Amino acid sequence: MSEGTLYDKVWDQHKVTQLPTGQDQLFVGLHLVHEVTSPQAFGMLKERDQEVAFPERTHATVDHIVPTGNRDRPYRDEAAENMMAELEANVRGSGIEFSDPDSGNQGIVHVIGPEQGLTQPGMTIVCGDSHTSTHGAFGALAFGIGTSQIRDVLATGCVAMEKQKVRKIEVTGELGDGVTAKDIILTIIGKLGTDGGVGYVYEYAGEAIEKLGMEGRMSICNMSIEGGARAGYVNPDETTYEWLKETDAFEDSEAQSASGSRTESGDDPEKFERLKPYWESIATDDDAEYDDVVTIDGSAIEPTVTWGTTPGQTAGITEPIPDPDDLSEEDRDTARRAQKHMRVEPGDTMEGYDIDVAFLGSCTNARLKDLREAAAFVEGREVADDVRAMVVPGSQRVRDAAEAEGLDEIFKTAGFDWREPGCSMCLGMNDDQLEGDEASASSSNRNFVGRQGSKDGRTVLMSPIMVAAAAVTGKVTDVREMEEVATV
Ligand SMILES: CC(C)[C@H](C(=O)O)[C@@H](O)C(=O)O
Ligand code: SF4
Repeated sequence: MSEGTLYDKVWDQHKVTQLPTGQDQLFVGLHLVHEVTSPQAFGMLKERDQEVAFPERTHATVDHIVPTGNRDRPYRDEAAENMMAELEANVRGSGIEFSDPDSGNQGIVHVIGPEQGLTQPGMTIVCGDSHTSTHGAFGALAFGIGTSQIRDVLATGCVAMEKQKVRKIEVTGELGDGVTAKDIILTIIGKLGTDGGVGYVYEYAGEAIEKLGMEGRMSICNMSIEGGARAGYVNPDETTYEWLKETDAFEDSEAQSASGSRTESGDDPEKFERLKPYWESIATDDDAEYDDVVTIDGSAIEPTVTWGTTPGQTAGITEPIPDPDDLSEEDRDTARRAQKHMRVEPGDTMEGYDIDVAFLGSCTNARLKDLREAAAFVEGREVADDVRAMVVPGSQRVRDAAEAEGLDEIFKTAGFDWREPGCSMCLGMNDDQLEGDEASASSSNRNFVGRQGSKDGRTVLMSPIMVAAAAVTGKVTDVREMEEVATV
């Protein structure tokens, strides 16, 4: 086995050959598919009379267009119904497993892969979606691909790619109260910029990262692409293995192992123990060399929010919004435009910024832990008058687990709308949209102009507990100033 970074090792192990273009051809371990980016690729396959090469390595879900309210078919929105019907037609009879809304497993593609144990360390994972970087939290090499690459993967199980450089981002120290993984990644992108990672994959390391659970690591890897890096990962460790043990892929392993038998379904009882040495072997070696190393003091990170219209325009909650004149020439104009759109002034802080909508959802922050933390804050409090607050769980499994704990009741009692899983107001491809110039406190990952469905809408990105605090006060709020902040 080759030495070096996880990236080098996983790349080398999946490399089939070098192509005449100079790119490498990589074998793909898992191909995730959703309704928005797959139809054209399936169409190209059909035109050539080709079949899906590895249906057992392919998994589909519906997330972007799916309504989060009434899901009776046909969907009220004709475009949504058509996309759903097309996905169904494409996967039906192909052998591709489909986590559809009747399966109990439907959800945002980057939530369902990990929770079903499809996402594993040392794998190559692709999806026609930029936030595929999320799966790197497990020590997988995971990246978003475009339509022609989706076609290639469907037809051959391989993808052509150029190798990237590796930047280690070391987050040292311990996080303060009320500071979460989301604040770490917003801080990283704020420091390195939205283009800072172009040409790199990010390896997140250091004490603050190691101490995070898998949910936090996923939130961080999820936003790698917002920092310009095609992929991001965390080396697998005991936290990773503990999570995996609980998933469908391995949950019976130990029990089966004890009885020493194979199940009727053909599951291998020793699968977990058999795979673990491989997972351990692909972690970055101590003496590995990086193309770049950046160190960030985790103990200095505050609850962090965006003040502008890119995920790189961020400030700690007590930090002043920058004066565009003080920024580099490159950033000046975008900052000016962003401040005009957001109606913020240099020198002010974001604390106290009025919001109309609180959105707790998306593949960045709609997992059980996110909902638990927000619910713990919301319990006994009420959503402010005039604030439209909604929780959109990341998947049906997250929804069910949250309901089993009574989190839905806590949210509903406080005045939140409790909805069905999907991308929802993260990008407003369904009915969940900002109206007019509404401002939202959002746990999602993009604050581009128009992102949440209205061209004048204003999005402030923040952590789930900060969304909960904003929902309650009707303003961007320093969660540390409120009593009883519980992180679970
Ligand atoms: C629809 C899809 C192509 C897109 C992406 O690639 O990220 C979406 O998920 C997003 O977050 O903007
Ligand atoms: S939740 Fe948002 S970021 Fe994630 S896949 Fe859906 S639209 Fe993209």
